[in-house]
Amino acid sequence: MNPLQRYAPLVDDEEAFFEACERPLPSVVRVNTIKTTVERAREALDDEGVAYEQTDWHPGILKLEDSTAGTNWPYFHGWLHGQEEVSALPAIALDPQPGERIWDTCAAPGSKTTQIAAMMNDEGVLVGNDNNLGRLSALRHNAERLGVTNLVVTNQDARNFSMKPFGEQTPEKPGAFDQFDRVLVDAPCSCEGTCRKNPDVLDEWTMNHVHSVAGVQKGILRRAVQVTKPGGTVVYSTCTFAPEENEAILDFVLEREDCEVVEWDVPDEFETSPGVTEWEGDEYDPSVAKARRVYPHQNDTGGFFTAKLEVKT
Ligand SMILES: C[S@@+](CC[C@H](N)C(=O)[O-])C[C@H]1O[C@@H](n2cnc3c(N)ncnc32)[C@H](O)[C@@H]1O
Repeated sequence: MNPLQRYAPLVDDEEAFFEACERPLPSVVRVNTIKTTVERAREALDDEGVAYEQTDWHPGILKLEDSTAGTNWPYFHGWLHGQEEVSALPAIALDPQPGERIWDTCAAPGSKTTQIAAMMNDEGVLVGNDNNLGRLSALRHNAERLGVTNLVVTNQDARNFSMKPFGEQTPEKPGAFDQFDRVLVDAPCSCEGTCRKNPDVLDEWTMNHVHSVAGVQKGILRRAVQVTKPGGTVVYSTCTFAPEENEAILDFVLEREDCEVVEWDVPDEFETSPGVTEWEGDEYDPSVAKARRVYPHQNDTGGFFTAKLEVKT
């Protein structure tokens, strides 16, 4: 059975949902504002004869008419980065500021890390972590190509992330710190929402995998909350529709850590649905409705889930 059938009761238009999941994904690039401006990048694409359309919700995200994201000189110069449109949402929810200390728990290959660095104006400390050493080299390569200089790369299991490398703040070590201002958990998941790019995910899908990856997601999100300062922000995102990996993870962490789910400003032009509060006999904390779900037919993107949490103590 197609695992996406599970989600038919959650979507407003079943036919449009399944039809969109079958279509290939548009090719999209994000303008890297560390190296250029949106205007200059657009001019460069015009000069190269690359046809594109600006998305109506984000000036720096351009839809290309064919799939040549990596074959033009603005891309080679690091002015552009190929990034799925919907995957720009977590950094927008995180709202990183220049000068802050930010941890990207599951960073490789770095689409969101480099977007966060650009939003920080490449100022402050951005820790990009991943437990997969091979994928970290892709993160380093992307950071270098895009001109990111405020990135520290770590290779830890985020569930047990140690703050020891950053030290304890003393008058002699003013740059040391033991908490972050903001943390992104772009969690490993069953990736159902990427089926337009990689239809194999649906053939490989098993309920066992959903349950096992949910255990990892819970551990990473708990650690993220623990190392964020009071009043700080944690964003949790996945590219899956499964409530077991989305709202259920929030519900689990809300019961165990001092934090709450908060609203965030999704651009009006970008259609989203609220988080679900009931699924297959389970009920979740009502505040998980503040999370945003994205189904492929809503904006012609992949599927996605993004929630913003505020840490209390
Ligand atoms: C969805 S991908 C991240 C994509 C990345 N944020 C981006 O935008 O390019 C999830 C990542 O989590 C990493 N991962 C899986 N388990 C982890 C763990 N326990 N600790 C840290 N990273 C983990 C995987 O290696 C993978 O790179």
